[in-house]
Amino acid sequence: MRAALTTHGYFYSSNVDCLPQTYIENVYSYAQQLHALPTEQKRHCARPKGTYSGSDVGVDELAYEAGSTASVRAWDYSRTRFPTSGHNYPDVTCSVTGQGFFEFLDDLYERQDILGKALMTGFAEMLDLPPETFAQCFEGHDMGTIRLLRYPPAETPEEAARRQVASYGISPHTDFEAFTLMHQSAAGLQFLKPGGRAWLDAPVKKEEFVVIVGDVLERFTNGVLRATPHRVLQTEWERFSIIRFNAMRPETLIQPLPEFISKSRPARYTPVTMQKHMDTTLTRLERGLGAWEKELETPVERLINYHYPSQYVVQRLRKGQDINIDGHLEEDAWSEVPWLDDFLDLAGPRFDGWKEASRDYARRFTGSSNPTRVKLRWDDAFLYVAAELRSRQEQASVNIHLDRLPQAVWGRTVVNEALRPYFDDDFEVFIDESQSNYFYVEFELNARNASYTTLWSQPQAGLGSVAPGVCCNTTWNGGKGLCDHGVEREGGSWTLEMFAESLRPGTGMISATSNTTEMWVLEIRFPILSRRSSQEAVLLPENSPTVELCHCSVSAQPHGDQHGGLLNSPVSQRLPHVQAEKLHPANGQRFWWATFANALHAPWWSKLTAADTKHPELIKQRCQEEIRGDKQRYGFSQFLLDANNAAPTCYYEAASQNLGGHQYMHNPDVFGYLQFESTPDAASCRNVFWLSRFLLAQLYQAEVQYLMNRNFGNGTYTSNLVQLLNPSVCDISNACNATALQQALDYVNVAIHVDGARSGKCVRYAIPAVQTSNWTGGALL
Ligand SMILES: O=C(O)CCC(=O)C(=O)O
Ligand SMILES: [Fe+2]
Repeated sequence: MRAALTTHGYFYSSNVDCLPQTYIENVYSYAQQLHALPTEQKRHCARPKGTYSGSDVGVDELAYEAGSTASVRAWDYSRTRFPTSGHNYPDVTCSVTGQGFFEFLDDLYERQDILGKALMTGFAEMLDLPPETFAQCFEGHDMGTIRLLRYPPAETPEEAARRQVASYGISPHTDFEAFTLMHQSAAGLQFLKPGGRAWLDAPVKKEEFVVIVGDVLERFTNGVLRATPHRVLQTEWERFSIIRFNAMRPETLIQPLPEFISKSRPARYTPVTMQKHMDTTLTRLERGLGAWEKELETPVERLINYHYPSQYVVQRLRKGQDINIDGHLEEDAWSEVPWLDDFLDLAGPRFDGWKEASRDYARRFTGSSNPTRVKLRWDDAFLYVAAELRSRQEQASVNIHLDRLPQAVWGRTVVNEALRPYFDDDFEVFIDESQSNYFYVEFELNARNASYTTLWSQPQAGLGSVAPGVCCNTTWNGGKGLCDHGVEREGGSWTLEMFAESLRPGTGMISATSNTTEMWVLEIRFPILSRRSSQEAVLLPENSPTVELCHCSVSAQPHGDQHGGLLNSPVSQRLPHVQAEKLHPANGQRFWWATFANALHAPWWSKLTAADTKHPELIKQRCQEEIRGDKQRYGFSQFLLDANNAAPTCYYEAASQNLGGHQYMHNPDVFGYLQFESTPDAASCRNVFWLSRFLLAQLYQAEVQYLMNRNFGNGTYTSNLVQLLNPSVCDISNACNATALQQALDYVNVAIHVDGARSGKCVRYAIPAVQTSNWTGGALL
């Protein structure tokens, strides 16, 4: 329970004898009877005096999140909270059991009590408290409530489309009581896991009950357990749920227990009775203030909770465990580890001129509507990656491994001739082991095992494309950016060892299988650090030609065939101080930056011909048609028409990273974290460097913007932070968020040293781990 609650915020209770499946079905059929009553009758039972609420009687569910609306309709039953009197309850007997309203719900209440009490004891034991701690305030007339909920279906296609983007079944909130038992007839319920940002779907389980923590347990444990934020989406389909809030008796004092108070962790909540806690929370709600006020969240916590990227704990394979790279994820090694599934639609926030550049917006086409899921394991030799991808219509036209790219390929926009797997729907992996923005590996695979790997010396676009200590002395690049376009032409000068000639073909390193037209599964094992001898021609020569960091004016020389593990980049393609060995998880390296993506394209994209590509305006038109069609079908389109691109792209990318300015994969600064662990179920720990990483990335963006803006720097950088915080300089379309930056600056000391004008000089951009120069000048804030 503890592991489930701290990692996921919920767990499922199964084998609950007192609430068997047939019984649950009875509850649903009685709920249906109640909800099917004529409006007139429901109006008679409406709140405040009755037990019914819903928009059909003009008593909407309270807005848990200020400003939101909810479509849920509820029959509520509580022995203490709203004792029903007179005739304000429905006089309906259950057609299966013959019981009336009170009789039926009392029976359900008693049965739920059995599970509830067991859990109260369980919670106490889990927290090393005397088993009776919670259960003793539960017996008798507690403040618990049963809710039989109905979420009406969408009546029209327009309504269905609208529901994809707007409003809720029930808006985000935490429950006020100790813990909640939930059962749902259909999907729609979602949770935020502790510290998480992505809403995760609660699977529908016929015989099991979801258990989540509420405010009261959070208060008792002084915040050690956190109430689980949850919400219900406004689904197209009709949905019923059976909810039971488990609470204490009204007079019970809810206060942090001494076991959870220490000098370093003083009591964070004032004592309050159960009754008072309910009253205050409800009053707040009635005033439209929203209940989901996270009292505990300090500004820095809020900042971290909102912007921290996805993170996955990669567990080492246990002794004797093996993974067969065959595209079937049947091994224990896979089933025993969780999925990484909080993906964001990178294209999304660019719609409508960034008006909705929020994570919620970026998530509207991920999650249950379009799941992308990844799992990872590691051992001394390999990083294992498994993924399940969905696409509307999976496309795979390319079927070769692409290395040693003929130089000419890069000059072309010809899609099908270029044979790049990423013109198909593909899975993409980006790993920056040195966590520096430089020399990161990219790997791509389509559903026909066509693959592509390359090592990028700089981010291909945007952020970090100026290396620390090395200045990019190009011209201004037509205002497009600084050295903004990297070195893809180098692809092939280095590839992963698994693609070395001597190891081919098919050495069980990758396998992609598609089992339906909509889903494909893949498995990859990446060598981490190759130890093969030089005779085998895969150990990388130490004297390979130096590659200039600035590729804007100097064209890079291909190195010839070089192959290696993720850490075997040639010495010339590493930061000077980075030692490959030290970055190996087996040698104690705990974090790497990484992101994974499911990249989807319009179905015709990979079939474009050379002739087509001579007419970007036609491609653009087709893409616009695609977007229009989607908008009619779904109310919005996930495809991005990137008008800035010479050949317009028509793609969608769900990626496991934070949002960045370019909404593109090539921004290591927004990559998520891989956390390597050797013990099973190790806790996920946030990386302490993240805040400075986040802040410096934003400052960098702001500096570039400042420099290029005629009304601001007009060719010069600034060491004045106030100038960088100007919203015209630090704006969302440029991955800069002035509010977040301002908040971060309250917690991190920053000095900016500027050499002066841009030409030949640089603004230095570094994170602590890779800072290579001394800072001088600038104001220390
Ligand atoms: O319907 C559901 O699954 C959730 C309902 C809920 O969160 C509530 O009533 O507090
Ligand atoms: Fe709830």
